[in-house]
Amino acid sequence: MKQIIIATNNKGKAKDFEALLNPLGYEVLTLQDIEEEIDVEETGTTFEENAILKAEETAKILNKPVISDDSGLEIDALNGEPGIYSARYAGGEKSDSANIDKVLSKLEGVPEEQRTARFRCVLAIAAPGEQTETFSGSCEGRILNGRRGEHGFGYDPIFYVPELDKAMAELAPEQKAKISHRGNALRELKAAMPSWLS
Ligand SMILES: O=c1[nH]c(=O)c2ncn([C@@H]3O[C@H](COP(=O)(O)OP(=O)(O)OP(=O)(O)O)[C@@H](O)[C@H]3O)c2[nH]1
Ligand SMILES: [Mg+2]
Repeated sequence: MKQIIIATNNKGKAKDFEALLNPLGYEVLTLQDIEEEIDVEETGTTFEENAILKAEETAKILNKPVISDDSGLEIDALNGEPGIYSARYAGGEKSDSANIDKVLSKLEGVPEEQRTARFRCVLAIAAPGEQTETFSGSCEGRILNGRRGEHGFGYDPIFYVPELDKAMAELAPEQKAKISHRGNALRELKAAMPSWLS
């Protein structure tokens, strides 16, 4: 099986990428599978900048081609928060549960029609000696009043997908792959760089 390195330490993202890439015949390796500890500082101000930072630094250290993912949730009623700060929205150690609690409490009393939101994902491909390329995808939805479902990670239990009438965390990985920001970004990548994912 061909291997592909995803420059992430997030196990939830790794599962999403497996659902997307295993059917194409790729085994997914992440930074968790590599001996060296790589944790690139995300000093950018946009998803693009952070994705490029993570991909280029990791490709340089490993001297291999990699794909990175910078992603997050934008909530309209919170002026686009948590955005690029999604992973650590509640501060301190990364905690999906504390992040969800913070969103729910900030949106208390906000009616359904004003709870619109989207996930965004930017993928960067970097390889030694090659120009880095980026691809983006999004997924529109609404923030629920409470948690639903057991799949996924991050904010998936409070993200409602109207066209499926389900929370993202109620979708099996293969279903999420079909409609997610990550899936949409990967399909862009595949269309533009077919030799990378054939
Ligand atoms: O419910 C969710 N479903 C998703 O599909 C999803 N994609 C992103 N997110 C949120 O956005 C942060 C990314 O931040 P991020 O790109 O910096 O990644 P990260 O720090 O978790 O790992 P790494 O890839 O940087 O190592 C994540 O932690 C999550 O909070 C998601 N939440
Ligand atoms: Mg990160």
